[in-house]
Amino acid sequence: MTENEAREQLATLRGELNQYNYEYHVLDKPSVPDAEYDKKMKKLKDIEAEFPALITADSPSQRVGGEPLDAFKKVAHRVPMLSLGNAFSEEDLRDFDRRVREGLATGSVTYVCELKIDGLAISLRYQDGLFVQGATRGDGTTGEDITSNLKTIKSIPLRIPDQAPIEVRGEAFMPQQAFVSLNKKREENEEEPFANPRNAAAGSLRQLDPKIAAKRQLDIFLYAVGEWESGTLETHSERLQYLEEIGFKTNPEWRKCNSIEEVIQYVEEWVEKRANLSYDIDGIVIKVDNLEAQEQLGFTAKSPRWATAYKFPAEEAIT
Ligand SMILES: NC(=O)c1cnc(N)c2cc(Br)sc12
Repeated sequence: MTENEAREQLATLRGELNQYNYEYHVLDKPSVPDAEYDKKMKKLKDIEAEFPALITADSPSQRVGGEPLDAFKKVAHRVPMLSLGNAFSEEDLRDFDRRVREGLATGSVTYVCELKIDGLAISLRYQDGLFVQGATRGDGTTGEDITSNLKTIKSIPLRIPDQAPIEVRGEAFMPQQAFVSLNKKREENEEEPFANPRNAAAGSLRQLDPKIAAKRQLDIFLYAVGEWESGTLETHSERLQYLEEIGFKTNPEWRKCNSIEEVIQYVEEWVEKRANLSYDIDGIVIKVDNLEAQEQLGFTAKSPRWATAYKFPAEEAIT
């Protein structure tokens, strides 16, 4: 095979394998059997072994990086990663709504409600369409560079169609089934089990060896945009739709609510339904949908005035 033939075949295989990966891990709708995926992945790795100079950053063979790191580099979040004020009751939600309407001097507000994923907040940066850096939230202004660990999460695209620099934010988490089998293995190896999926996800992403993170079946939901020069959308719900369009995994349960009554209905619905989810949630995030209104409301010292997190009562420990 000539170098040009190898270049062409690799480009085709990367496109096919990244598409199969998107269908399986983001859409949960695989279009080919695993054997087909494995056959093409082997072909890609064989050609890359013969022509290592043709390996690209978005090749699916590059998800599980090289050697373990000695330490994680620090990453400055140019747009701080926010923390949310909490609401614990219907009255708190009504107080939040009153404050928002007073702040906007308007009678009605459109909100977006989203499930609050019980995981680890992270930030992903893309330049020229390529995934170039992933970081933890840290203290909101400085996080840790965990790019090599995040690359192992197959629902994170290595390339997106948007060529402009964009930073997207979301929650990395461990599905309940993955948590149960991980703890079973840890007990068999006489290792300390993780207390809950959030700790297991955090512990996995804090591993210096990406080969360990790669085995932990982590997943992710993206739900916000940080730095974005070309952003021209007017609402948060349009941003969620855009993230989905460019290949990110977003949580499908979000809903626009045209009043606090509808927000309260959504919260009550998920108090019941949360038990049926395959991942842990610890509440509902409620945001003002219009981005200009968010700007107008601004922030307190700690968190946005245009969002709150309704926290579910802590679950009784099952003894
Ligand atoms: N959809 C969201 O905005 C969302 C979901 N899950 C979470 N754990 C968090 C945390 C913040 Br801060 S926002 C958010």
